[in-house]
Amino acid sequence: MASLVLSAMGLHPRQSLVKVSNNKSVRNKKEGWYLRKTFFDSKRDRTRDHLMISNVASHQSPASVPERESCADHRNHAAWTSVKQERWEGELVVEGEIPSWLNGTYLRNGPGVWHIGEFNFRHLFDGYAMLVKVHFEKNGRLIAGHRQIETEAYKAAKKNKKLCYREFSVSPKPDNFLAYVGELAKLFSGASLTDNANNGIYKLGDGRIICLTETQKGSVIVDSDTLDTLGKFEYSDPLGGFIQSSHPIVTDDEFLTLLPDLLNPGYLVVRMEPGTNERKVIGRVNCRGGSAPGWVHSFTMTEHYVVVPEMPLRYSLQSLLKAEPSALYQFEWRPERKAFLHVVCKASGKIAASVEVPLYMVFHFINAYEEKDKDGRVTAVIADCCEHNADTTIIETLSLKNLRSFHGQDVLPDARVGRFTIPFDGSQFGKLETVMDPEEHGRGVDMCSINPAYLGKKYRYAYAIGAKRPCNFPNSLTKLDLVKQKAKNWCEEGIVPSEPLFVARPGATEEDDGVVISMISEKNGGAYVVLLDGSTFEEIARARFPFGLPYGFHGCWVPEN
Ligand SMILES: CC1=C(/C=C/C(C)=C/C=C/C(C)=C/C=C/C=C(C)/C=C/C=O)C(C)(C)CCC1
Ligand SMILES: [Fe+2]
Repeated sequence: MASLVLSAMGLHPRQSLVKVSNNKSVRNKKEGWYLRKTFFDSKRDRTRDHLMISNVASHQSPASVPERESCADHRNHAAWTSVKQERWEGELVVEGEIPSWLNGTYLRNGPGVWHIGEFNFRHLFDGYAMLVKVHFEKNGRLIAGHRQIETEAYKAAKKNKKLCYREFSVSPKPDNFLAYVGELAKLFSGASLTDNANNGIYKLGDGRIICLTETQKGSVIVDSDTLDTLGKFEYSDPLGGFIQSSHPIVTDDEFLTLLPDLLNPGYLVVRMEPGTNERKVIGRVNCRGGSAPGWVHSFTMTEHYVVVPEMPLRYSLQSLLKAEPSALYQFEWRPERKAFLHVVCKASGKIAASVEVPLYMVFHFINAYEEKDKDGRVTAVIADCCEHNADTTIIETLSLKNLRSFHGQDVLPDARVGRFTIPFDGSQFGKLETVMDPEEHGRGVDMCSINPAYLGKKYRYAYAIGAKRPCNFPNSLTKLDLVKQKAKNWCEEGIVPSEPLFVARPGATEEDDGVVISMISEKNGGAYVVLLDGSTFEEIARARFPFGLPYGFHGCWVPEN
């Protein structure tokens, strides 16, 4: 009987449910039951709790959860360990105080599962997408959850117990020559590419929540409350192509993105209005550096211009066609083809400037703005980014083998806050400078956010992950003061924090008046959400999940109403 009741509630009979009333318990939103919540008093307690977490309630029967093997090894950091179950929802106990104005849902996207049965993925970027939500209720309660995104790639892997689509670093192995020819045909049509939307997450102007990866078919609409996968975001335009930037620039009024053109090397700058699925071309940039476009994981814009990066790390058609990835997976480093930045006018689509710049290696641009003379004429565009010293080593540093084998060595390659200056006087060259001494943020910097009200405008603050050395991955949160060229850092032993997301206080007049939200994975297998004050950068609250959560990439804020 008891097991029937539990099944009806979507819980597996083996999962422990207790109706308790002490303050060490967490209420199950659905049924008024309580999930036993262990509070960590000491390191020993934490380890013990970690070993118990298979009892955490999930709405999914364990039978339908993909097998967990070595990835779920307790010796691995939670950040690089597949999540324990496909979905979960519950209330979190808050330590500290959540500001009463913080009312809405924080969503985070990122890899959740890095294996199919015995088969292990190779790279951080491969993992099947998982959403994490933390809903901040008006009354100060936190309802949290996580859930795998039901993409074609994930569902096919679960059903067939093998890799069925081409992920970032791994491709399905054709069984025979005929299958190989079939695979090639599918590659040319884009059919073999994954739709594993594990990277960006945005609230569109019309309220839809979209998750994205670099493949256009990897654009997926989800429900911010249930975390249900609602379906593919089907672009209704005839623009075609397979690839897109993982990071469109999304505001209440528009969705701007770049579509690399692999056949006729260049980029389309496209814009989509809220309420539509139709991208319209604003302009096109032809590559100046040869036969393949540079990788555009992200880009940036000012109030009037889109900044199109042409990195020396270029898509490799050869690698895309091969089943075995090359050293840089689907990319190749081509310094002899140089590096460029192009500036496209949003209104006319015309190229306002196109300059050669020093070599650079950037995943994430931070922001950009226009420099004007006394008559209000634009003299230059300034574009800031997290720059990896023109070195691609970071890509291999992010392989799972490297991330999972940290023994105190200082192996995270140095990164800096890079500032490009693109002059509007017809010069051929732009500048790339370091904004602050990289020691300020431990020579690690990436996964940045700003106050969205300052998008495209002169700004002062950015939030990012930074490094406390020695480390093999950024292990601190950093607030960058780009004017004073100083950073404030927040760190705790053994943590891996995801992108710090800045949420402005409604009605704020100061740029840093708000909170910073980040999900933290711990080396002992735990996870918690942390809130820092945007101004002092001190912790104001945290709430622990009842089990570990893997590292995630990007977040977004969905205000209530
Ligand atoms: C999925 C396929 C592809 C590409 C996917 C890519 C390029 C995903 C990239 C994700 C990135 C760049 C995440 C960045 C994280 C950076 C971190 C954590 C930096 C830390 C630094 O310290 C294609 C190759 C396009 C095609 C096949 C399918
Ligand atoms: Fe990203």
